[in-house]
Amino acid sequence: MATWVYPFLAFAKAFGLAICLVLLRGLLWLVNLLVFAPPFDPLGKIPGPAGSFFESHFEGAGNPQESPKAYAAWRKAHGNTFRFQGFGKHDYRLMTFDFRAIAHIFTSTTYEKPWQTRSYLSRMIGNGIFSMEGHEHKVQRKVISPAFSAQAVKGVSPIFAQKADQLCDIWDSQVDAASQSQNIVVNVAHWFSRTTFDIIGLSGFNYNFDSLADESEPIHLAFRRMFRTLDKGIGPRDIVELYFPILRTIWPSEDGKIIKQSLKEIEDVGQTFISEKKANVQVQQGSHQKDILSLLIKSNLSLDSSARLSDKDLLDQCTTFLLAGSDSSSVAMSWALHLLATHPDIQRRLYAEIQVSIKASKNSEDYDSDASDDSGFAEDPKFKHEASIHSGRASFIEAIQSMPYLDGVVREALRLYPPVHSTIRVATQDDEIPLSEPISVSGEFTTSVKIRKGSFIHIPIEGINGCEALWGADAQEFNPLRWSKLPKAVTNGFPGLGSLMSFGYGPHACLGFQFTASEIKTVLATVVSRFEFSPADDVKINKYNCIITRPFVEGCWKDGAQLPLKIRRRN
Ligand code: HEM
Repeated sequence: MATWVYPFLAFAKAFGLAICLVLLRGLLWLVNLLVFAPPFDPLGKIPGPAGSFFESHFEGAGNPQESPKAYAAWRKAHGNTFRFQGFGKHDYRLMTFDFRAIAHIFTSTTYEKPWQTRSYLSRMIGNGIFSMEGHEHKVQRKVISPAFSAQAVKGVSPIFAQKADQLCDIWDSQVDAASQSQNIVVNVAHWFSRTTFDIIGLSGFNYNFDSLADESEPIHLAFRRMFRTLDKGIGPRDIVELYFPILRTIWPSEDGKIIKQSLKEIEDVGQTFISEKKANVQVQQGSHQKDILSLLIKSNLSLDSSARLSDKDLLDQCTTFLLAGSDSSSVAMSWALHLLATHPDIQRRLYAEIQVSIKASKNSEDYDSDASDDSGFAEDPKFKHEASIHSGRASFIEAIQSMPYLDGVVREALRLYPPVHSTIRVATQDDEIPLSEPISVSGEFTTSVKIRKGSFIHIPIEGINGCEALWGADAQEFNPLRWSKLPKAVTNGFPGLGSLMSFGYGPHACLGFQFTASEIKTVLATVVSRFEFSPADDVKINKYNCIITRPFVEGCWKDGAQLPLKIRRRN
């Protein structure tokens, strides 16, 4: 053999050996995962639904069309805390409806959002606070929180009403155009998506996208294109990409290209906002500005320079607010209107409450005619939308926040149709979770569950919101009056914001809670004051969950999220 061949042979041998070692390591990992580790998993000992070796219970745990039935069956058979199978018997996961356990999981530093969830989210909305854990999360939360205070929300609330009025004017003109009929059908999911996008544009960045008026508004279209890719659900390719993110660069999928391009368009506009706001805040000219980004920049500048967020961090927060903030609110409004349309008696009662409030506000206008809007937005030339609100309207907007029946309607809608169906945490070390109700482990009762590092825990947000043991036998019914006297089981240490699981709990609980509550109330009160809503003929609405639980028309899956409702102008 020629001598020059030897180095090649040696290289081929070394390469072959390296491949064998990698394969062997993979094989050992797999055998350990499937055979050796499961018997030592303490979750294997606690009761839960039966399943074959590779059977998965994800469908029952995460599909909102299936989960109410599955949760009821699992709780009946195993109690409030049980295990279920993720990808198979080797992947036991914990699900709990036990308040003590939930409070522990949400507040202990042992539990984090799994890196898989954070990586999946950050691909869509950047590395904002949603994807952060530990010290970085704490720092970001400290800087962001002042921008969501009650006072900050009050400052931006006139915008909610302006955009709701604009939406109603558009529907009004559509009713006028359809001269033959008093009823028209509108896809409220489509219109609320535009409304909340414009609201977050103005309240978040003092910028009017005006996607309500301009259906071709490029940033809203980029945002919709990106979220449309989500409707396809998480497929095998998404899972492979999570573990091998390099694939996204060397062999990007069509959806991957859409997401990347859309995010770039959104980030470009976000970067412009940051540069403008920073310049404003730094020269003190913009110190009166009340948009979230200006408050965030002010809060950031008030910190020691070593503790401040970088411009890239600020940009990631912009995409987070724009995408996460507007989408969840619009979905919540759509579900609330779906419930009102399917419960005409409740809609009538809500309308009556609104009428009383409007009358009272009109009376106040008589002696309050000089009152003006003090939101601070009118003074900025870039604020393109009409900002002034007449005094009667201003006092109505204020009254909206304290209407008890409206409050019950909104809470009840968020209870029955929480936009976030469930959330997952992973144990970063071995732990023992305390329970308020004992469970049987190997025939003995215990008041805690042992959990090993790496185990996943599912918090069934929708399940807890609709649990009969907490809310009573009518838990699945839409009953706004229940909020005037909550059952003891709910008032006793419920681990959620506003006695709901819908906004999470603990250090990761929703920062936009007050913002979105005020926004949903204002938009609902406005549209119900001007239109009557009823279900569209021959349409069945289904739920689909991928990050957010959206409405779909049965049989029209390909058309994306839709909620068609009949609207009729009120006299
Ligand atoms: C109906 C509307 C909304 C719902 C149902 C909702 C729900 C939630 C939930 C469940 C979480 C916690 C997730 C977890 O722990 O796994 C969360 C976090 C968060 N939400 Fe909301 N949200 C809504 C609206 C908003 C709005 C309008 C904003 C901002 C404009 C916002 C900003 C945030 C932020 C920044 C976090 C992350 C907090 C952290 O990790 O520290 N949300 N939201």
